[in-house]
Amino acid sequence: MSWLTFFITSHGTSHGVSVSEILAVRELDVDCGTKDDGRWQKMPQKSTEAYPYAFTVSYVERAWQHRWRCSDVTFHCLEGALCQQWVQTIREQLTALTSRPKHLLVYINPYGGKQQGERIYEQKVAPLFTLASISTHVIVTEHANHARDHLRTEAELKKYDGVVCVGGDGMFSEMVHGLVSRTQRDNGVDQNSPEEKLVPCTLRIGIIPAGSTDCICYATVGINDPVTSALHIIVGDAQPMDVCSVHHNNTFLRYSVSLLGYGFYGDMLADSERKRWMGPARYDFSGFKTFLTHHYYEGTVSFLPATDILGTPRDKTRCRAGYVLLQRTMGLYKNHHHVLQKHHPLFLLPEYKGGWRVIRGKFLAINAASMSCACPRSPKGLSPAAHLADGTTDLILVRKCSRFNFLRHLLRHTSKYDQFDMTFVEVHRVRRFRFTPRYCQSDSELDLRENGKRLFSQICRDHPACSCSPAYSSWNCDGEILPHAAIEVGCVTTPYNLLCKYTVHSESIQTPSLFPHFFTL
Ligand SMILES: CCCCCCCCCCCCC/C=C/[C@@H](O)[C@H](COP(=O)(O)O)NC(=O)CCCCC
Ligand SMILES: Nc1ncnc2c1ncn2[C@@H]1O[C@H](COP(=O)(O)OP(=O)(O)O)[C@@H](O)[C@H]1O
Ligand SMILES: [Ca+2]
Repeated sequence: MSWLTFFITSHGTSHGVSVSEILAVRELDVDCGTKDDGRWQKMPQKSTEAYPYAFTVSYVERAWQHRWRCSDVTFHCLEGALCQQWVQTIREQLTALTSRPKHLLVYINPYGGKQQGERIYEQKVAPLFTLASISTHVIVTEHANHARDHLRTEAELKKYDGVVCVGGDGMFSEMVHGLVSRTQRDNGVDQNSPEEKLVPCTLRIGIIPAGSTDCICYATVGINDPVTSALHIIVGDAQPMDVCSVHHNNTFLRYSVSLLGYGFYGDMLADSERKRWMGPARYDFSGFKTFLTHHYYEGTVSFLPATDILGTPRDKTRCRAGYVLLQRTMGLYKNHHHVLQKHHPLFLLPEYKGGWRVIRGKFLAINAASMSCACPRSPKGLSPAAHLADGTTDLILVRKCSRFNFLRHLLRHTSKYDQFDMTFVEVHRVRRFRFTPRYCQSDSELDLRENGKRLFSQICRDHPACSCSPAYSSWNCDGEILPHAAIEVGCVTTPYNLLCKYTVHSESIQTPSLFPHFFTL
């Protein structure tokens, strides 16, 4: 029934409104206009006389570049009973849409991006939730990891149909960690074991973009626009996504859903954290500075290629918002058949025929993109053909090259040219990988890094290869710094169902998609 479409005549024109995209319906007092939203609309005299009864439907209208907007259309009737019947029927249809959230727990990071999270929520999102009769409990975080810890220990999750993150990738990552950790603890799963299968989490996470990069939102929804995201949440969209788990010496470190980057993106992030006062512009400053330092890192990358899939990172196809509305489109994955039938482990069991491959070298960057990582700076992203929920990550190795060539590679992320079509760049679609730096990281060095310090002089003295390049970078894990250089990452999938979006395996889960971007699309 959610696809039932109403064609009604309004002022002589015909409108088709899919029930699944109706946000609200309200009756109008035609004589006086509507008081519902505080604004009075004077109806044209002619139609008022001819049709004394009317109701207004608020619905989703597709705008430019993946944006969604809320529009109103008013329908006029001759009879009051008929008008009420329409309103009642539409309300019943809306109530029957079980994938729509009714109660949401919202966390706002007032500190992320341009520090506009609270304003964005109050002005752009809350009025839409109210219109759609969604009740909310809003928590403005007071410190880093507030949302993670609240979700992990205190939140009464049974009361909610979903949680909403107002912030950037770091805030989203906090919430994924809170929800996933709680689910594993409740089910007795040991996160430290890379081989342990994660138990799916039943709650979805919606993202309202209010951060600096908003890559998770952009890559899933197609745009970083708070109104679009709010509307996806309201209509109950869901998008599974891969979640990689990162371990070090059999100790769980973190989950990652977008970028795991060593070298360029790790160094850039570490430098930019010290310049948070600059807002999102810190990434431009630190990016430029990191580009000039041109550090490379020696080590060994081992990976297990995803041999059971047909797609490759060099495909010209894109997997992102607007293309996959899994939950609402019914026919699970109907619109995503290229992934489903060809790549999805539900339909094709993984087989690791090729075995592990090992590559040693000097790298300017080692990036693992579990999704395209598209963002406003790079609308096609780090790995444009990466899939959102196929249980793989695209491993991009950028070997030591000249500054000029590295700049060409970076600039290609912002143009139509292929960033992988360069002799010093290779890309592999993998299920698992490991990185081991050439020089062993001592515990004391790790402790210092964990406390945010970096002794360059000592690192350089201990590093026989050169006098200016440090031996280790750190990992950029969805915008959070991981000081451990040696890591083990996994992307193995297990079947999941419509409501439980994670899969996991030793190293990767498919996360909740959430509302709207929810894992948005
Ligand atoms: C000289 C022109 C260079 C252009 C390079 C463009 C390459 C862009 C690739 C972008 C990849 C973005 C991956 C996303 C990472 C985010 O998770 C992370 C944290 O986001 P947030 O919490 O919202 O701040 N952001 C970053 O690590 C910054 C990446 C900035 C890239 C310039
Ligand atoms: N109230 C708060 N005060 C300080 N830091 C916070 C607060 N709430 C969340 N954080 C942290 O802020 C960091 C950045 O958040 P995020 O929303 O990703 O913004 P940005 O995109 O600008 O990095 C995250 O690491 C998160 O843990
Ligand atoms: Ca993927």
